[in-house]
Amino acid sequence: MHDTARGVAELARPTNCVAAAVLTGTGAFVAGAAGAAVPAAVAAVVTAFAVAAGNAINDYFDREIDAVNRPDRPIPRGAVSPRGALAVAAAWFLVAVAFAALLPPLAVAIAAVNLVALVTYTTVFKGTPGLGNALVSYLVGSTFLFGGAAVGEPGSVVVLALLAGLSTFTREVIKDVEDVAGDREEGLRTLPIAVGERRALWIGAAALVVAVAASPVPYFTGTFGGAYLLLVAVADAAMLYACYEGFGDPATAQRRFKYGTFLAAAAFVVGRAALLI
Ligand SMILES: CC(C)=CCC/C(C)=C/CC/C(C)=C/CC/C(C)=C/COC[C@H](O)COP(=O)(O)O
Ligand SMILES: CC(C)=CCC/C(C)=C/CC/C(C)=C/CC/C(C)=C/COP(=O)(O)OP(=O)(O)O
Ligand SMILES: [Mg+2]
Repeated sequence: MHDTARGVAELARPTNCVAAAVLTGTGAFVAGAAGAAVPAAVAAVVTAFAVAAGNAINDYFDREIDAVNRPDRPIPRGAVSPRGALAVAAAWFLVAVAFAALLPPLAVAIAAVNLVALVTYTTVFKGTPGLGNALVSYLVGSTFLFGGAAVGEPGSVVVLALLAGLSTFTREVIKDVEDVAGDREEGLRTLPIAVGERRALWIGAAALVVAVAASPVPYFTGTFGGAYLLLVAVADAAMLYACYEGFGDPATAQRRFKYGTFLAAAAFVVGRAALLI
């Protein structure tokens, strides 16, 4: 029983849920007006349960690949049955839908698109070179728009959505290079399998260079204070170095890249707070 409970928690990938919810909250915080705390909290809850459901359904459909790439995942190791994972995913989706219904129309629309994307990602998009990466990148970027839409001001966080989406694309490519063995065995045509690992990594690097070059924009548009530039410069350097590492050690690189994105998210919060103090 203990491993089942642990397995269900692992299916959600709680770090992703919290990180994505923080991004939604950041989007609301940056875009927010007075009294935005309640819709921001509701949107963060929607995001957390949507990501949990998306992760669980991804593991359900990935169970054969994960038996090769990640045998320690809950389903391949036997901690949660495939049907159990599907049931948990459905329950988490229902919670996300129930809370999303409390939000303004544009936020509901974003949630509806994202929930459909999460259900179809693994079976429809993941095996198409670059398309699955682009969809996950959109989903991550959309958390800022979702938070902004929850408080009625999505326009002010479009740049943040683009920065998050572009850098996520880079990390997704590095993760696909790491997973080439299992994905090839499963007949998946991911970007590295379709165009070669090095060319895929260069495509990912190009996306990151655009994101890094654009990362000072929120300062120049007056969205963030000066402290943002210092913090985002460190985050940019961390992501650029992790991208370089991806050419030699994608497994380490993709983990380090994730910490760089967390630092960037922190730069958004500090940058906005610095302006408001
Ligand atoms: C250049 C610049 C300033 C970029 C902004 C970077 C930024 C704030 C990126 C956001 C990335 C982030 C913290 C996403 C939340 C976590 C999440 C849901 C990521 C997507 O997960 C998909 C991934 O394939 C899951 O794999 P794993 O992490 O190994 O479980
Ligand atoms: C704002 C709302 C309503 C939702 C946001 C939803 C978000 C932010 C989703 C983030 C991306 C995500 C968690 C997608 C779910 C599918 C998933 C885990 C993709 C990555 O899986 P794989 O490509 O199989 O890689 P792994 O090896 O990590 O499983
Ligand atoms: Mg997977």
